[in-house]
Amino acid sequence: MNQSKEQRILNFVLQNAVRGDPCSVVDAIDKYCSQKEWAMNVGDEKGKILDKTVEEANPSVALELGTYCGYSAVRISRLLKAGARLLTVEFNPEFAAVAKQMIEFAGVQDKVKLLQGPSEEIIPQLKKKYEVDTLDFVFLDHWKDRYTPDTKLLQECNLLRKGSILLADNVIFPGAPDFLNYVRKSPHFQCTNYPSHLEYMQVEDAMEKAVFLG
Ligand SMILES: Cc1ncnc2c1ncn2[C@@H]1O[C@H](/C=C/CNC(=O)c2cc(-c3ccc(F)cc3)cc(O)c2O)[C@@H](O)[C@H]1O
Ligand SMILES: [Mg+2]
Repeated sequence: MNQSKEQRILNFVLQNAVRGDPCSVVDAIDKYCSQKEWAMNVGDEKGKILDKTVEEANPSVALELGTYCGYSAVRISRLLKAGARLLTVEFNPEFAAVAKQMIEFAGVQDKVKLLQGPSEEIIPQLKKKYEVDTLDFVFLDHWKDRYTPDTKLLQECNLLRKGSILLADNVIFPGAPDFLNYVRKSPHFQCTNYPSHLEYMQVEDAMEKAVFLG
């Protein structure tokens, strides 16, 4: 049975990155996906916006929706302070298996908890099952039509507090128009747009930061 693209990306990392060095894992994925096979990692240009937002949030508890191969889970967790943790949600078992190995090879498994299942099921479990009080940072990078329902669900589950920072990928391409509409119109969010480019391409894209106002 021939390999999937995600398994080829993982193999390239295992052969070209340094075990326990998250930056080398991020660089290896970017090298493979810009030179060999495109893949929907947030990439290095938008990754720098992600880095700055994570540093601004300096989260104790962070959530990621849409792990995929684990690129942004490794990228985020490398910036977390001692004792801080990232919960990342992925419902595709093949992608979750690749991401688990990616996270372990990068040496960030003590900071990252991969939760396998659909976000709409996992989010309501975060408080009781995963001992979350509130989330300091949320990275949205899963199916684009899930950004709005999941943002509303986070609010309903009282998982956001005054100052919680949401960052959404792809608000221009593939686009998340209903999400932009929702957060920009809501009195509960202060929004900032960060123009950028689609990973590994010259296509316009952007990220949207939405700070919860309580
Ligand atoms: C409700 C639920 N629960 C749990 N996991 C969930 C979930 N919904 C999705 N997932 C998971 O998350 C990832 C999906 C990511 C979706 N991302 C994109 O579609 C995407 C696409 C492009 C793109 C750009 C130009 C093109 F020509 C084609 C595609 C770029 C991107 O950056 C993207 O993020 C994937 O791993 C999926 O299993
Ligand atoms: Mg994306």
